[in-house]
Amino acid sequence: MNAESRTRLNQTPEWTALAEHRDQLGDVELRELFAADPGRGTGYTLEVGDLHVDYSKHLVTDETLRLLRELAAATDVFGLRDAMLRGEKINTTEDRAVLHTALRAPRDAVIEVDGENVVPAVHAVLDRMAGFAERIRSGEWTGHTGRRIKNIVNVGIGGSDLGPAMAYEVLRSYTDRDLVVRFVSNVDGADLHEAVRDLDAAETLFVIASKTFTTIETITNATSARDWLLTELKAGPEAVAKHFVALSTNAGKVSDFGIDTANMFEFWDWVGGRYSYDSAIGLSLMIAIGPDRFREMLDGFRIVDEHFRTAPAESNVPLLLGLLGIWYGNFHDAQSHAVLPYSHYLSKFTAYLQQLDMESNGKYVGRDGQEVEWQTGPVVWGTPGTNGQHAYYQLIHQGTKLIPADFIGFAEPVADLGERFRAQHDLLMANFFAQTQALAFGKTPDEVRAEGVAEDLVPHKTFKGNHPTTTILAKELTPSVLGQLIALYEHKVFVQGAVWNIDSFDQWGVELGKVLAKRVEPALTEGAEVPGLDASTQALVAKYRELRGRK
Ligand SMILES: O=P(O)(O)OC[C@H]1O[C@H](O)[C@H](O)[C@@H](O)[C@@H]1O
Repeated sequence: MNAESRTRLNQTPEWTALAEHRDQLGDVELRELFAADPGRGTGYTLEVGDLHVDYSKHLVTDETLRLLRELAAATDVFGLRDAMLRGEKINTTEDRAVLHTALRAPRDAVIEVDGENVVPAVHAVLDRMAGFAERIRSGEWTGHTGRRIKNIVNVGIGGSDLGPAMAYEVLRSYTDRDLVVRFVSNVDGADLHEAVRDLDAAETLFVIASKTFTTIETITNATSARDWLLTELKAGPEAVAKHFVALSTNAGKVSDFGIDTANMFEFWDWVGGRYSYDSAIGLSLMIAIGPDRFREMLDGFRIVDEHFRTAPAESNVPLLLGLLGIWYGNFHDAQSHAVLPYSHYLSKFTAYLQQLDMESNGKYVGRDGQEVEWQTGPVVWGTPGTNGQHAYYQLIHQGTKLIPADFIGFAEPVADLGERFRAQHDLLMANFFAQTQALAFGKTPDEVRAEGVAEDLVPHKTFKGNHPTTTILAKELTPSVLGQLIALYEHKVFVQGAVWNIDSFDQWGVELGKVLAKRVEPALTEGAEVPGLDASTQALVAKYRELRGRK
């Protein structure tokens, strides 16, 4: 079934069967499901790589899962997966292949785009990155004045920032602690200012990360960074070569900017920005953790890629997670999905997933060009769980919204924590297990009464439970495990986009704001007339100019 000829999703028998099944299940309770099946706690689990995935606390039965898999079969999820992995141009609105999986393919793999094997180029760039990273790490690469590089400032936004910034935090304990690594993304000059204010320009390398090399925020920050560097060093443009490298698909623009293309690390248009941190976009990360750790991370990605490619539907974890999201979003009206890691190192993990998921699947037009009549991507949100417990978990436990959540935790604290701090890990994980238990099973009014609670307080202290969660548990947060987690979410997002029949790899929805910002800017600076500016924005612009003392 291709995108054009496909029956509207919500008119397929598989969709209707799921809707009927949802009605039959009614408000089935997790307590009942566990009582009916004593093996559920161990039976509803899957393993992929180092990840143990427990989906027992979901509002599903074997029949639900069967019907969801039927929907996946009817929408040919695996057919689209195979087309993606073969290098077909499944990003139809941009006429591009979607091959982030080639970024972690083994050297001897053959993956062709337009008849050309892309794998040798992938490894050539990885090798160049490794050589460069080693030269920085060893001190062999020096700045314009001959000093060793001690500071790395990555300048990029969106996919050219969130991935490396997230992974740098996740793998902090694997980083060279003598290097200062910072990430600048916001066009607000404060971001760059705070990043460089205590740095010595002579020891600073700017990594300018931009797939297109036209993104206004990044080019503006890169230009300011260059000005700062040359002023600080009291040097001319010849100093740029030792202090600026570029990560991009666009050699022409890189050289227009004044960066020698010898200092450019390349990637390709078949890598989406939000799928790119395991490409050249990961250079800052590679400098921080070293090439060997970076390759371990790629190995982790590959484990899950292989699993997604080969595991049957019944045990295919990305498929399962994608389908569970569809179950809640399309058949229970859930609007959001929380990702709650129980690891300080995963503090930027959900922010990264926001782009991965929401920019991929936040779409109301299907691949057939028609408006969809079903819910697509959820609002993805969350922060490390323990902090959330003292902030917004109240709403998850006792609010009026259904919020399916992923809980991610690790059996071991990271190795270099030291005995004193490691001792806190069991308490962290006790919270991790307690929360999914409380969310699933709650506390009945009778249980509250049995504690001697006054009758008028019983409703307030009751927990209805039935809040679905997935638990993802791994032994340790290693580079490989990070790769596995990211690939898992990448493919989950893919599965959902395939079922919803949307192009998960374009992002037209970000364009309008960019165009309008360009048009509005002269109104702010020069008071220029903007033709067709609406009355509200016009008044706001006038207010802005007044507050800035501009006539
Ligand atoms: O890497 P760049 O070309 O600078 O793009 C940076 C980001 O900007 C765009 O607005 C897109 O929405 C993102 O997908 C992209 O990651």
